[in-house]
Amino acid sequence: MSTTTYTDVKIGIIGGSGLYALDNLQVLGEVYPLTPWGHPSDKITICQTKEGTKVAFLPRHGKGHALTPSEVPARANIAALKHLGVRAIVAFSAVGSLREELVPGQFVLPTQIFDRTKGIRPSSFFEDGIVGHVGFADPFHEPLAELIADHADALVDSRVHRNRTLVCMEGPAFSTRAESHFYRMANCDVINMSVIPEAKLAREAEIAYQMVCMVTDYDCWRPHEAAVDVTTVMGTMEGNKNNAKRLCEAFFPDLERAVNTAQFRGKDFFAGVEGAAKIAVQSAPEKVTAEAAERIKYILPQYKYTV
Ligand SMILES: CSC[C@H]1O[C@H](OP(=O)(O)O)[C@H](O)[C@@H]1O
Ligand SMILES: Nc1ncnc2[nH]cnc12
Repeated sequence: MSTTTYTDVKIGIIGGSGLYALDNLQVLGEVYPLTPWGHPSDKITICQTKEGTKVAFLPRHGKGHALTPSEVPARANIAALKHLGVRAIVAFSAVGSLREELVPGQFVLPTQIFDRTKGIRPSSFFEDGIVGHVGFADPFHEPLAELIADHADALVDSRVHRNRTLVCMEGPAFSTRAESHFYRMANCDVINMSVIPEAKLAREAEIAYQMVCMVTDYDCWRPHEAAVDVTTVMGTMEGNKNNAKRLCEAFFPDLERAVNTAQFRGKDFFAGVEGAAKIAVQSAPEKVTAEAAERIKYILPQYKYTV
């Protein structure tokens, strides 16, 4: 494991089911930090693109897929990435399709989330001595989605869909047919078990976050068709995995430019993200405990929430 301390890795990639490494990049080292919320899912690999951009890669469920979606230490994952300097995260996820036209093998950049997790996942940095409520009406970062979509032609035999709703269920068992039909009625388009609380925590940590959903199956709403199982998901992920790596290689130069200049298409790339946690905290400074302030300093050292 590397003993180097990294503080300047500005791009984070979270890999989901079937995407456990970005083995097309040069590896500089590995880190496994102990954050105030524990260790991340696994070692974080610090990689370098051929243009010299540093990227932190973290497999959400750990290498070998040891953590269920409910067990993923999302707070430690996001905190560890932020502490490395990460300002933008592209998170990959295997998803089920709730729409005929979202075909397995294709990618979706959702704009909305419907949260159907059961409240058993720790989902905020602002608790236990500090109260904060970030805005989450638009849970993904639109300029980042646009930047990724610009490189859709890097995908082989596939395409990217935009402006869809992702429903996040608790799992680990897949949905019943009744639930799958219900999500379709509720205008949801794709389903996974991973985006919550990851997306909320990224917002609290003031990181631009976009999930790239890789369609693997049709869940279980189609009549007379076999319901989703892990073999189907992992089978489709074989092709999706290569497309995910090609997509990353294609967007890295633009993303590095956007992060370094804070500009994309003539606008502030971080609008709506940086400053989100500054205005979120409701606790009076004298009520914020020293322990809470110390914890938050790990991810947001620029703010002083206590006296
Ligand atoms: C293996 S199917 C269910 C599993 O797949 C997705 O994982 P990830 O988002 O990490 O790719 C889904 O959220 C479930 O965790
Ligand atoms: N059908 C499905 N439901 C929930 N999570 C998934 N991940 C991949 N396919 C899924």
